[in-house]
Amino acid sequence: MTAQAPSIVLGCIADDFTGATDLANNLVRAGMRVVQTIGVPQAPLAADVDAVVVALKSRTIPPAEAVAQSLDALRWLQAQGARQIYFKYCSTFDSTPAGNIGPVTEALMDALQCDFTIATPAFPDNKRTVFKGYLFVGDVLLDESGMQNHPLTPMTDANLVRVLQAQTRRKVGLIDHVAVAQGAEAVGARIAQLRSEGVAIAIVDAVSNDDLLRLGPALAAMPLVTAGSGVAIGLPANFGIAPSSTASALPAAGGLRAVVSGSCSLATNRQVADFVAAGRPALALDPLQLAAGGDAVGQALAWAAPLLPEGPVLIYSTAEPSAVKSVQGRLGVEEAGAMVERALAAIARGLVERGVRQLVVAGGETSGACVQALGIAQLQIGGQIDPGVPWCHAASAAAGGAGLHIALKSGNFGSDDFFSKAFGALR
Ligand SMILES: Nc1ncnc2c1ncn2[C@@H]1O[C@H](COP(=O)(O)OP(=O)(O)O)[C@@H](O)[C@H]1O
Ligand SMILES: O=C(O)[C@@H](O)C(=O)COP(=O)(O)O
Repeated sequence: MTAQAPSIVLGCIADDFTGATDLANNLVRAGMRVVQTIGVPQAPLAADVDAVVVALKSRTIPPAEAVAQSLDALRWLQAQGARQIYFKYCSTFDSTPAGNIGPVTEALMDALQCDFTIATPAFPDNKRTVFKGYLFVGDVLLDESGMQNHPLTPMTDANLVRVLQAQTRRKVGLIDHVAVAQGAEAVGARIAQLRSEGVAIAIVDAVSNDDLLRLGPALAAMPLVTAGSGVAIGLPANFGIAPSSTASALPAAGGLRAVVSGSCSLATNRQVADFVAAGRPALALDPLQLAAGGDAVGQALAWAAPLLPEGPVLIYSTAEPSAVKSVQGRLGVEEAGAMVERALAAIARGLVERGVRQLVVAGGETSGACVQALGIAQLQIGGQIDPGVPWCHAASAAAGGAGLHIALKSGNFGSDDFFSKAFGALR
């Protein structure tokens, strides 16, 4: 008798690495056994799990490349038996005017021959709510939340129907809170009505986890779901899976501790300020100095080496919007971003080569660059530090193939004391 290859029920494609761990965290908390891969694996899945999250770094690349990578991920997930596909993007709907949420959604719909899907970044646990199609971050609209100043994806319109319609040829509509509050049957009726009007993608209102749990059953037969991580809490039940805490155990932690931060989001700025105010060792990287040449990476590692045995150190390029704008004006938006990412990735690698085995990385693009530089292929998902941010465990080429604990913190997630408290959560 031949052993049956493991088969998954849910196949997920995430457009950045922090977003991927955020989604995996919600699925694990809802009871699924989950593996996160970095990029599309070359080989079939070996682990016996319910879901795989394929982490891409496709949020800000040209749309055609994002589509090609997402379709590649889709084919691999289908080959592993995935019965439903989940395209995960940011809870603040981060995208450029050209995409990539619209183009990737369209391409996945075409490939899956799917004529209707939903789109909602709602994540109430992190105060992202959608009402009448408008996205709120906490108590304010998206375009007043600080996201209007994002270095790569400034979000200047909170009306998600409008934002998505500008990125897709398919007609975009709205499943509003009146339908969602009544439950799956009313959502189903609303979908039928929208379909008859030629709508192919519907933004969905959700202001609480109860809304998302009510929405879940209405999505059971949808080949493709597109969303932030919030919708994930309502899907495992469709496959007969119930919440459990056993899916999140990680090996014991050891080694030196460090934080690398390239996020310029409001929450990260507060977290850096909090770490510095607590008198902990922190080193700021100056992008203009990086651009001028010299060995800023070597200098940062030399600064960190004697401090690491005492406790966590922080190396950051995190800056206020005015400083970021001024750097971008001098270097160009993409050039500045890529240069800082390269430097922080080299620093992360150097830290791990020097014995760091507990590493926090802040920022989605930054995490992508760091995880790639660390030679990590796959992440095991552990317990949650704050909503959307779990500790993970991974074998790293930079650690000579040994395991390390790593947390990929989304820019706007986490409490102000996150950089200190994260390490306490591992003990
Ligand atoms: N001081 C800075 N000036 C200009 N760009 C910066 C600076 N610091 C970081 N960046 C770039 O800004 C981008 C931040 O994106 P990301 O890492 O995804 O953070 P977030 O998760 O907050 O969106 C990265 O490309 C990073 O290299
Ligand atoms: O959904 C979210 O907000 C996060 O999972 C996410 O994708 C954040 O991206 P970054 O802010 O770029 O870290």
